[in-house]
Amino acid sequence: MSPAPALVQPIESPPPSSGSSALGLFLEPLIVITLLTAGVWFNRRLSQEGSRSGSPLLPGTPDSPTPEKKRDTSRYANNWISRAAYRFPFLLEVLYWALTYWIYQIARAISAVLFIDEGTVDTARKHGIQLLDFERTLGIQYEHSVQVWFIQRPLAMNALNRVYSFIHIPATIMFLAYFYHTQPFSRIYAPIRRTLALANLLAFVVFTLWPCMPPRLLPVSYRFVDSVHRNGQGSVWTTNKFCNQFAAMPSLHFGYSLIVGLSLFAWSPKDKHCYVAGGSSGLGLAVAKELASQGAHVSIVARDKGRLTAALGEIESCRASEDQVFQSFSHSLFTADESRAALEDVVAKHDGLSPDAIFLCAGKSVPKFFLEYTDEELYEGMDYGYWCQAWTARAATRMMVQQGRKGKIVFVSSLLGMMTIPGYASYAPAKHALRGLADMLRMELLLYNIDVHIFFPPTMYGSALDEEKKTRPWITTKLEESDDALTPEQATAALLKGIRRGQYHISGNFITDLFRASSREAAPRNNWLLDGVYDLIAYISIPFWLSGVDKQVRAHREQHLQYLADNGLLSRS
Ligand SMILES: NC(=O)C1=CN([C@@H]2O[C@H](COP(=O)(O)OP(=O)(O)OC[C@H]3O[C@@H](n4cnc5c(N)ncnc54)[C@H](OP(=O)(O)O)[C@@H]3O)[C@@H](O)[C@H]2O)C=CC1
Ligand SMILES: CCCCCCCCCCCCCCCC(=O)[C@@H](N)CO
Repeated sequence: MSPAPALVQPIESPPPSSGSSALGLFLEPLIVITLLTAGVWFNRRLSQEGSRSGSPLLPGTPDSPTPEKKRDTSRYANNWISRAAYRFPFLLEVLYWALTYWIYQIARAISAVLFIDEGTVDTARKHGIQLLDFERTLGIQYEHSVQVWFIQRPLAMNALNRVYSFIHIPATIMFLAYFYHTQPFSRIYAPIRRTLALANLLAFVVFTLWPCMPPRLLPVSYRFVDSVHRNGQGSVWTTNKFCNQFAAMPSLHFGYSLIVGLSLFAWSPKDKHCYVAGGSSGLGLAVAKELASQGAHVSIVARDKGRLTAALGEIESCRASEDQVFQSFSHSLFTADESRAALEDVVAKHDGLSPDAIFLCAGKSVPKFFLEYTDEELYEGMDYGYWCQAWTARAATRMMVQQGRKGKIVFVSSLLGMMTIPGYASYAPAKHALRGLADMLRMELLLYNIDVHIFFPPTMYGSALDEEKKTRPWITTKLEESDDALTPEQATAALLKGIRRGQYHISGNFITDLFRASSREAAPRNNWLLDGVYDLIAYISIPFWLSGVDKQVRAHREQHLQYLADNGLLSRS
């Protein structure tokens, strides 16, 4: 391409300075060290916490309530490193961050000193120009006009440049210290810091293999102005000779901001009031415990009082702070009146305010053949699979709308809400209906800012499954073998991850992903690329699976008719 003539005259400004001021040179590392020290102090272990956990040294992370097999660490009791690490656990995080960030910076510096010669500069320039051309082809080459806009508004530009240079590292440290303090370690904090570390690694690989010149260093004919460095707003991190200028793409300024921003805005149950309907067993109980360990106030409702009491004890053992309120109420959720009464009990201690999130886990299936069910049993399928969740969803929506409060409603359908196999005549239609309701509500409740999610778990281990096995037809068991079962805890992890990511249809494993992506109807995708891949795999593989299933069902005819005869179900014919 041929560079256009310069539109903007260089503005009169102080001569380009070579970098940051002498004050900055001293102030910036000081700020970083101060923040790190503050983070370590802020996250120190208070003495009574130590005695509560009972372990001599280096106990598990704060959110692992079950004291697992721990090694005896008492012989390190007088080792000063152990003592410091115990008193100030955030020191380990400082080390982790120093390792990822500074190893990255050092690797970058080494590459700057050792490998950057004329050849690299040429390559980097070539790549930079290629990228600009590519943007132009796509019609998204706005960088220059954005820069012109800012050059005409020096105040805004200087402010943003300072943010760019000074906020990146201090803000990341503050974010890490804050999240370490407030979020469960292994499920939220650790994955985030791992993501940051991986972003560093990825950036390193990309700029080593494909060095790219940032626009500001391109030849003048490209009209970009190096606005960061010309006015002395660079920071010590960006203006020394060890700074590899060709490591600008991919940008960690962007990557870190994105990761930090997404983490801050992701839904977190901490301090929220979560109502788990069906929270006394299986999935509901696992969800309730996980929410409790993440700092939520948890209310559970189910029918059986004995199981409720036992469940409340288990939830109690996951407590993360003393202010959390845990409560349980016995109600059956089959009717509108009962569901409303349950909700009123649940909110009583919370000033009558609607819960922040409602997890609808109540449900049950009794697998049998269509001909085998009594009329009542077929009717009940809808009560257990549909109404049990639908009535609570309506009571909650009414309350939220009347109070003008936002909230989340999470339905629990099943893999059998997206596909089905013989044996689920009472259950699969209800779980499909639930999906119809949720799909509709996702749209309608946009009117009130209420988020709707629906979970489609595969088979889950637990007492419910053991109970189903008692009536489950042989052919159903046979066909269900190709489904990998999850523990309720694994299913909970998948569900909460989906919610954090803002997914609407949430699935639990590969097979549920295939059916989710291929039966999406008008529901939003979770990931435009991956869902397409799942859809394609499903398009090819499901027909093969299906023809195998149909064959198995036909082959079962003889045995089945015998079964019907043996059970007196063929008496009329
Ligand atoms: N297990 C599996 O393989 C799968 C299950 N699912 C679905 O996941 C959800 C949870 O299943 P799972 O954890 O295995 O089941 P569980 O039987 O272990 O738990 C069900 C919970 O719902 C409660 N409940 C049931 N009926 C009512 C009612 N009428 N009123 C109030 N509470 C009720 C139960 O307590 P109580 O009986 O005391 O009332 C219990 O707390 C269900 O909706 C199920 O259909 C989806 C896919 C697979
Ligand atoms: C390439 C495609 C391969 C497809 C394999 C699919 C196998 C599906 C079997 C159905 C499993 C049903 C799980 C839900 C169980 C359930 O909801 C009840 N147990 C709850 O009460």
